[in-house]
Parts: sequence; structure tokens; C-alpha cells
Amino acid sequence: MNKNPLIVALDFPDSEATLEFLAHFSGEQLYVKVGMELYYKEGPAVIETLKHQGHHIFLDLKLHDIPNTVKSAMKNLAVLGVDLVNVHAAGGRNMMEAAIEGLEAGTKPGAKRPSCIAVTQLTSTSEEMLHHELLIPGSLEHTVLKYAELAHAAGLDGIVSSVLEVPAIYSILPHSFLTVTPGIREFGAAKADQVRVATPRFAGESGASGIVVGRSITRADHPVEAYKRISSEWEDAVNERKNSSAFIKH
Ligand SMILES: O=C(O)c1cc(=O)[nH]c(=O)n1[C@@H]1O[C@H](COP(=O)(O)O)[C@@H](O)[C@H]1O
Repeated sequence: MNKNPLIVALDFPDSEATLEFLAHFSGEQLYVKVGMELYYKEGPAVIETLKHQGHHIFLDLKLHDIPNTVKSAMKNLAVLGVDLVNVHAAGGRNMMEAAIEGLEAGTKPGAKRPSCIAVTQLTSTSEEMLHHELLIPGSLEHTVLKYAELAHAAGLDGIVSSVLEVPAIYSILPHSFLTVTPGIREFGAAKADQVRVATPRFAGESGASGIVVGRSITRADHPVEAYKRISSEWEDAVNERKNSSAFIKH
């Protein structure tokens, strides 16, 4: 993953709507995320189109199945030549190891294997939901930390969590381990279905490796302005943090 990207979630119904949105950026190469909505409609063709336009791609299909199935599916995803893919850490260590094996098997000779990250607990999950619906006791942070440790032990490149858990993750894992954080909202903006949210500035101050931003940009009246405003808030905070004496280089 390139340094501290702002990843734009292309949560659109089809290629047409996606390309219409990207046209606002007049050829600028972005880091984009293709999720289930778009991929299940358009399949590999949309990945080809986005690659052709020069965008970096996070293919967010959140695999969660038995190890053998995940391994075979990841082999097929690696063939697409995307930059980043993901699984649910709740699938367990064997499943995450199988994901890496599949990606290695599917990566073309000489090409870089896609990075693979594990969703710890969705940013739409609250601690109350964790206890009463998922029946996981203890604090939400503790669960995220345990899943992050498991993902690290399985050889994954990082995790997805909310910004709120990032400092705790880096108290136990190296800074080379990626923390990709959705649930980003500008100050005062509506949370919608997200629970564990943070501003772009707080994400940068907390040491997140990257942020994922969807509706705040894709549904904005002026998407390019929203993108620029959010990315400069994020990048300024990242740079201030790196320049501060408290930042330890790993
Ligand atoms: O894996 C993800 O990208 C993801 C994990 C998570 O815990 N929470 C989460 O919101 N996401 C994705 O990040 C994006 C957030 O969208 P907005 O809430 O519109 O900014 C969506 O595409 C989600 O699918």
C-alpha cells in the first residue's frame, strides 16, 4: 500500500454511475475501493476498467468461509491484479493463512501479491451489539486487539478497524502492520449506519495507515471539493504526527 492513502469507497450500483463519478476527477489517479455492491453487478470487468484508468484498487469482498474455499477464491482474486483484498478475521487463523496461500498461488510471476487485511470488528458494531448479538464478552477494543494479533500471526499485512482502536493496536504490533480505517466523518456530520466514527484529523493523529471514505465524498454536492477537503485534513494530521518528536520511526 502506498503511503497513507485516502481510499474512496465506490459504493455505486453499476459501472456507469462509477465512471460518471470518476469523471469529476478529470483523470486524477485515486486509490479506490470496489465493494460487494459494484463487484457483484459488474464482476472483473470493472476492475479492468479501473486499472486501465490507473487507479489503485482495494477489492473489498470480506471473505469468510472454510479455509479451502477462501484459498481458491483468493487465487482467483489475485489474478485480477488488485492492490489490496480482505477477509473477516472471525474466520480464524487457518482461514487467514489459506487466504495468503491462495493469493500467492494466483499472483502472476514477477508481480506483487495483493496485500491482505482482516476486518476485526465492523465499524457499525457497538460494544452492546458485541455482547448481546454476537455473544462476545469483554470490551470491543480487546476483541479488536485479539483479532489483530491473530491476523498478524497468520501473516496478513494488516487489519481493518475503527480509528479508535489504532493506538492500542500499535502498542502491541509493529507500525509496518497496516491499519485501514473506515467510519470516517467530518466534524458534526451524520453517522448514518456507522457507530465507531472519527474525523480525518483524528485518524491522522491516531496513526492510522489509511482511511476509507464513501458517502461523504460520493454523495457530496461537489465530490472533488469534498475529496480535497477531507484529504488535506487527513494528510496535514499525518504529516504533523510524523514531524512531531513523539513519532517513532519503525
Ligand atoms: O472493509 C471495509 O471497507 C469496511 C469495514 C468496516 O468495518 N466498516 C466499513 O464501513 N467498511 C466499508 O467502508 C465504507 C464506508 O463508507 P461510508 O460510511 O459511506 O464512508 C463502506 O464501503 C464499507 O463497506
